[in-house]
Amino acid sequence: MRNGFPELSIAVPGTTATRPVEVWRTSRRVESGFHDGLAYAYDGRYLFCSGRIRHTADYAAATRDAYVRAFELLDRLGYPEVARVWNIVGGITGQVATEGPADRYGEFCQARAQVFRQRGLTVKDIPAATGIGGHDDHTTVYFLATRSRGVIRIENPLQVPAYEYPERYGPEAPCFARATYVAAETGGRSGDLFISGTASILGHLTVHEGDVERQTRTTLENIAALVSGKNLRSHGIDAELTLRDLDCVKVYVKRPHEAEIVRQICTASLGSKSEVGYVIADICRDDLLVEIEGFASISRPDVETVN
Ligand SMILES: C=C(O[C@@H]1C=C(C(=O)O)C=C[C@H]1O)C(=O)O
Repeated sequence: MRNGFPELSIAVPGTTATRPVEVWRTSRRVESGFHDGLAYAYDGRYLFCSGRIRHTADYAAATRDAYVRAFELLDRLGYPEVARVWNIVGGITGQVATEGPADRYGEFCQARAQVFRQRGLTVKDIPAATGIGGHDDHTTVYFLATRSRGVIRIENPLQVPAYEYPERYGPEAPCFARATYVAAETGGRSGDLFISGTASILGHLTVHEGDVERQTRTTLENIAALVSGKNLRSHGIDAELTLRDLDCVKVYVKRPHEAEIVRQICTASLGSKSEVGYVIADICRDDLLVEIEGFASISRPDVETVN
């Protein structure tokens, strides 16, 4: 906590010498504190919360425990809807020496799914998320929950919902939505769109193995389809976005020497005013070389005026 704001360092280095920093700002009054090992801050609309899970012998139990504590905090402070979660899992694709899932990510997915199930969350309640590799030996989780009752989960027409991935990717499918929309409190037609970490996956298959350029293009096409008017409208959101409308974009590149080509492709597709950060991280599947997430603020007049 620094000056009343939770601060968290994450083992995901930048692609340049400058250390990337992610800041969630609000113009409202912020209250903050600690709860059972979690640091939090809230502003009446969103609650930010973060915690760390050590990679102890019983990692699954430690993960479940962290998620359970987080849900207790949401209940206590009255922010029932988890809109967006980031899970930075140290050594994400590393093998683990336990029974059950073969890798750390598989173990993580299983523990997360168990807590979601216990809490009675269905696929209509799960958050947008990122599950990415960290260069250290713990899992860092941070998330945004909201009081808004107008949260809509969005899926991608080009991808199988992650929660329906076949078992070959792990005994328990990853529980996240491809995006979430949080309607503004004013009851108007404006809101925030949180886009999950997206990769070069079509259906449930990784495509363009070994080819970072094509993986980057497919990832961007996936996001373009996700935020298209056709897809948003099919989820009850009357808006139409393109890649140029994205902001707070984070690009995770697996191999440092490929960061420049990924940057060139992204720069050509994203808006010139969009904030874009590039970091080095392992992706949840060994054959994925890049992953992209983002945010969009949707603001639309409540009533169209015709002059
Ligand atoms: C890249 C994918 O999944 C990644 C893993 C996630 C998770 O487990 O929370 C969420 C989004 C991505 O960071 C994918 O399945 O498409």
